[in-house]
Amino acid sequence: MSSVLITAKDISKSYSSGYSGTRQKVLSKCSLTIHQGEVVGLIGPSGSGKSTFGRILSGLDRSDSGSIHYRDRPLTYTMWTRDYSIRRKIQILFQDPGGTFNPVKTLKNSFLQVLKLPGVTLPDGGITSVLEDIGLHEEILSRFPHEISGGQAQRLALARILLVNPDLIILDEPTSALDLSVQAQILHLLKRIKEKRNISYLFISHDEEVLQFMCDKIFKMELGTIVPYQ
Ligand SMILES: Nc1ncnc2c1ncn2[C@@H]1O[C@H](COP(=O)(O)OP(=O)(O)OP(=O)(O)O)[C@@H](O)[C@H]1O
Repeated sequence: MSSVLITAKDISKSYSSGYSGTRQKVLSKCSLTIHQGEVVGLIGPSGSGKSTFGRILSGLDRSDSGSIHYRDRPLTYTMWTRDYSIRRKIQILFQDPGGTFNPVKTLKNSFLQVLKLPGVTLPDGGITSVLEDIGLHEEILSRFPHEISGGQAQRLALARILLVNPDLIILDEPTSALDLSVQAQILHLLKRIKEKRNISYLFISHDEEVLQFMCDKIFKMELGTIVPYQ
C-alpha cells in the first residue's frame, strides 16, 4: 500500500440558517484517509454535505472541529490559507468551471496568472505540453471564456490545476454539467492524468456508475458522517 497522503479525522461543521441564525449541523465527525495515487469516491444524496467536506479538505472552508493531516503534518486553517506551498498541493475542480476564468480577458491571461504564484514553475515543454496532456491545442489560449465549450472549459480548468503540480485533486461533480460523450472523454482523461502523475483524487458524485469506473474505494455521506459504500 502506498503512503498516506491526507487524513481527515472527526470533521464537524454547522452553518447558521434562517433569520434566527439557527445552527444547522451538516457534518458530524467525518473521517477519511486518502493514500498517494488513490482514487476515493464520495457519494450521497443532494445536500448531505459532500461539497462542504471537499471544501474543508481543500482549505476553502473551515471546520468547527476535527483535524486534517497532510503527509503526517497537522494542518491548521491559518497555515492552510497562508502557506501556499502546502495549499497548492490540494486543489479542487468544480462542476461548472465558468467562474474559473476572467470573462474579459483571454484564456492565456488566466494561465499566466497561475505562473506568478510562489513556487509555480513552467513545466518542461512549457504550457504547450500541459495542453497536449489534456488534449487541447495552444490556439485555444487566444480565445475568451465565452468562446469555448463546456468540455473545453473543464479541460482548461484541469490544465490550470495541473500547472501547480498538486498531490490531490478534489473533483466535485466534475462531469455532471457535460453531455454523455464529453463526460466519457473527461473521465478517461482524468484516468490518464492520474496514471501519468500518480496523483490522488477525491471524486464527489451522485453517479454510482461513474464512481465504480473511476475509484479504488467508495464512501457514502450519510446523516452527516462518512461510511463505507456497499
Ligand atoms: N455557506 C453555506 N452557508 C449555509 N449553508 C450552507 C453553506 N454551504 C452549504 N450549506 C448547506 O449545507 C448542506 C450541505 O451542502 P453541500 O453542498 O455540502 O451538500 P452536497 O451533498 O454537496 O449537495 P449536492 O450533491 O446537491 O451538491 C446543505 O443543506 C446546504 O444548504
